[in-house]
Amino acid sequence: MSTSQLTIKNWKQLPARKAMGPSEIVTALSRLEGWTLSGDGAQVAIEKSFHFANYFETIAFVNALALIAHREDHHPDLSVHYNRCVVRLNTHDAGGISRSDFDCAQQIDALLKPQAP
Ligand SMILES: C[C@H](O)[C@H](O)[C@H]1CNC2=NC(N)=NC(=O)C2=N1
Repeated sequence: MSTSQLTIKNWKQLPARKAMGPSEIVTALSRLEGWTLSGDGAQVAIEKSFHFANYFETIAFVNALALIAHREDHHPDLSVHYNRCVVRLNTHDAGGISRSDFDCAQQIDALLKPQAP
């Protein structure tokens, strides 16, 4: 891996973190699998539970997710258990859910998709 892959994207290239409205959120949520809405007001979030065979796999997932969080400068709340991890995405800067939450959700899901040979 090159060091540039570990560098936070140029902030000017990062999307504006604007809170999305309810209908935008519902549409974006319908394009993802297994993500649900939780909380309300400024605490509203999208969340998903990821299940693994054991602790080692769970932590490997957490480490891969940390790379996405660092690159995107967007940091989900994690609840880490022996064989599952609950990921909760909210944009505190915007006091709601923003495009960054959905971008990260998509990249996190992609970690677990089978890769083409
Ligand atoms: C200064 C820095 O870019 C901001 O505080 C970023 C960092 N990571 C973040 N992560 C999340 N989940 N929400 C944010 O609003 C947020 N803001």
